[in-house]
Amino acid sequence: MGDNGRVSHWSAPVAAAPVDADVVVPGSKSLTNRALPLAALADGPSRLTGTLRSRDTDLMIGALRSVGARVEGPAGDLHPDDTDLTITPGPLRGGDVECGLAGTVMRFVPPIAALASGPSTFDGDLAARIRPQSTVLDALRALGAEIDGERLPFTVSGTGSLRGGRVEMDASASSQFVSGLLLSAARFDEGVDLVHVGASPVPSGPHIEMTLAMLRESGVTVEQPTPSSWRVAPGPIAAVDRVLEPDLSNATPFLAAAAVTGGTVRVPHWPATTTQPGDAIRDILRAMGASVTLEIADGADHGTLVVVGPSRLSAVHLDLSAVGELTPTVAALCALADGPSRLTGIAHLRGHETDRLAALAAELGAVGCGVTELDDGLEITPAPLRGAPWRAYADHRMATAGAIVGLVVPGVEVDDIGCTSKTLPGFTTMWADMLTGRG
Ligand SMILES: O=C(O)C1=C[C@@H](OP(=O)(O)O)[C@@H](O)[C@H](O)C1
Ligand SMILES: C=C(OP(=O)(O)O)C(=O)O
Repeated sequence: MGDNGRVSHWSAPVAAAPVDADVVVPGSKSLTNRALPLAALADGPSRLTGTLRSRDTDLMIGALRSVGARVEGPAGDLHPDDTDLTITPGPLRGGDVECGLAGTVMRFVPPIAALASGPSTFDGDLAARIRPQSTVLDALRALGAEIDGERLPFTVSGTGSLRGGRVEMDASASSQFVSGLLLSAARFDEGVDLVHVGASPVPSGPHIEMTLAMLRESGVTVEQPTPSSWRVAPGPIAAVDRVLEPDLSNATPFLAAAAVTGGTVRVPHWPATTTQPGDAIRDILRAMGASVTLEIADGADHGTLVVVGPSRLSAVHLDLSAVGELTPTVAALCALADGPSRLTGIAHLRGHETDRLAALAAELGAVGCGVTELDDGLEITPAPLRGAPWRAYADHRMATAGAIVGLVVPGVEVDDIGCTSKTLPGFTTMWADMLTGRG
């Protein structure tokens, strides 16, 4: 099911010709859902430009309003299309937090609620109730918070402050446990001294780098004494006006469209340097045989990424642990490559919006591809593909993976394209525009 119980069936369009399109991608989910809580905890009002408006980011806005922040568009009230926002912090009070299926809301907001003066209740989609959650709640308890529950639904009984200090956690299931604590930690009495103690490293390293970089922009002192420990000093979080980059992970299905049709897709405003994991798609597409160029003026901080697809995609062996978010796009590409591919380092995808390893194995299998689920990834053996129903499991990236396959395989029927609203509400229009060259 998509958001609000809405399910929308979609026959994935086949590309009648190689795509040739410019695709403007809205703001980054991960940047937006860090900028918003940092602004709500800051020492004054902040302005965000290029904010993503989608289910996940609107849930973050709702959560922060519920615990006391003011979030306004240019005209004062907030309209669904407003992307230039002003966030004014207020005294933190308890509220009702709806998390939907957003990992960032589930993991980033409880530490804020622990700082509020009053209880906050958290709930979300049924699928969110089985996503890993207790790590961040246990860490908050160890830092002095009172919390009732282990997973959604749960209640954080804020008392107006949190002691903070040293805490150990096993964050091998999600980098968001680390990011969530670090984002609020400057407001804990003693800051935080956080150590990851799991058997496997924390996944999604670029997302932690993103957290550290944004904290530093906000004037917070944060150190990383070892690869798996972080220290945030107590102190104010400065209000910062930010211009948010486009969501590079959301750009990947469109770039993949160029790759699988032998066409060309150009994405403007591609940052010259970024902490977004989606930037890794450049190397991945190159390894698969595409031509990838970042056209950028001397000294400019962004340019246009141009991807031109090859006549046949090459198979790849990739460790995606740092960029697991890209797996559904990459798996769809691998299903159309010239030989077997292996994607590893992504056991933690079993706790994403759905168990993405099982979901990709099932849906790629249903269209005729050979897929073996590994302990920590997928082995994908291409075969002639045929149309079939494609289940999205309420997962935006499963839905877009179906769209990629459907470009070259007639009859791919995605059961719930509406779930793309999690991070890209305009997906079907953007996809249609790309196919008609109007993108
Ligand atoms: O902090 C973030 O914004 C994210 C971190 C990653 O989570 P995991 O470390 O759980 O994979 C990523 O997959 C998710 O889409 C967004
Ligand atoms: C894993 C993802 O989302 P979330 O932020 O809900 O964890 C994702 O967008 O790929």
